[in-house]
Amino acid sequence: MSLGYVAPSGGRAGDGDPGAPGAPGAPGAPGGLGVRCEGVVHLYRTFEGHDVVALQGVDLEIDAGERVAFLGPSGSGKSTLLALLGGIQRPSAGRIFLGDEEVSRMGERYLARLRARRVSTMLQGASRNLLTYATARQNLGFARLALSARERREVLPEEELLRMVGLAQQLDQVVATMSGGQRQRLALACAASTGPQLLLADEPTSQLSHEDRDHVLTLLHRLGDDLGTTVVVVTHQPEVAATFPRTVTMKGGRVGAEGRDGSEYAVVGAEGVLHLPSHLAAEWPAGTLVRIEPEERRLVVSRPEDHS
Ligand SMILES: Nc1ncnc2c1ncn2[C@@H]1O[C@H](COP(=O)(O)OP(=O)(O)OP(=O)(O)O)[C@@H](O)[C@H]1O
Repeated sequence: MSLGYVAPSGGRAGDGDPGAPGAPGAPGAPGGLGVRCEGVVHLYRTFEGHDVVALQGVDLEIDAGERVAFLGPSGSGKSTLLALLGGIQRPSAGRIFLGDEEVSRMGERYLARLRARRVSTMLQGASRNLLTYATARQNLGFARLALSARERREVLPEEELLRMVGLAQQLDQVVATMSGGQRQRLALACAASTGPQLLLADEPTSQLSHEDRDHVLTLLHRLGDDLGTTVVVVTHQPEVAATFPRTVTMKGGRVGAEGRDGSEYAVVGAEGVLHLPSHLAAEWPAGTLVRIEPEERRLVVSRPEDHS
């Protein structure tokens, strides 16, 4: 069965409504929503008044309909980048585009409607995404509150969504009585329930059994197959990342490496900065002198002693 979201043919134009034709993620726009980051920097101010640099110049483009897994060590900025792409936080500097529109130029109301209808974000920690005193059915209803009556008829029924994530028996169960894994799958079902054009999920499979993890991956990839949804996940699990055609590895608040169809590539960053792949970074610590020479279509990196 398809995830089903049939784009309505009508709609209001030019009224600042993110549901209007031509607006980012408008119903009727084919496929998913692309995103672009240009020199994105993000700082957090701690209670003590210190600034923590979470992102320090991220340049990244994700095409409409792409499926991407963000990898990287703890603290490298994955969750921050995901929250910025979802319009939950705004960058301290740099520009983020959803489709052709820059997030910083969107008004609060516009952005809120976009997030409620076309850009879904599942945050890390399932309960942050749910009303814990309500049932699964009520949470799904709440997630779809901003859809029009017609749109609601066109998205997948609650029962079917829950069946896809292995929660068919939990339809009328109160979230507070669910296990962590059940909450996590419900949080993803809620995020997917509007048939979004961009779905961002932070660690959607972290606490799950292999069987439940597969349910979640099936749902994520079905969204891409059936609706052309752009899907971005944060994960620490290589076997989850391996199901995505593209991986982006964050290092120290920047894009350090990318994987395409199983091959790993270093990424040349702003001002020509290049991160070493992790297995070499351990062998060639910071401060190591290297020579970089172009050789036909390759760059050869060597240590001075390699020449002696
Ligand atoms: N609310 C906050 N206040 C202060 N610093 C923060 C806050 N959130 C994140 N940070 C800091 O920003 C940096 C990036 O954090 P972020 O959570 O984005 O990384 P991450 O790669 O997602 O880590 P993890 O894999 O552990 O979730 C870290 O140094 C983190 O300590």
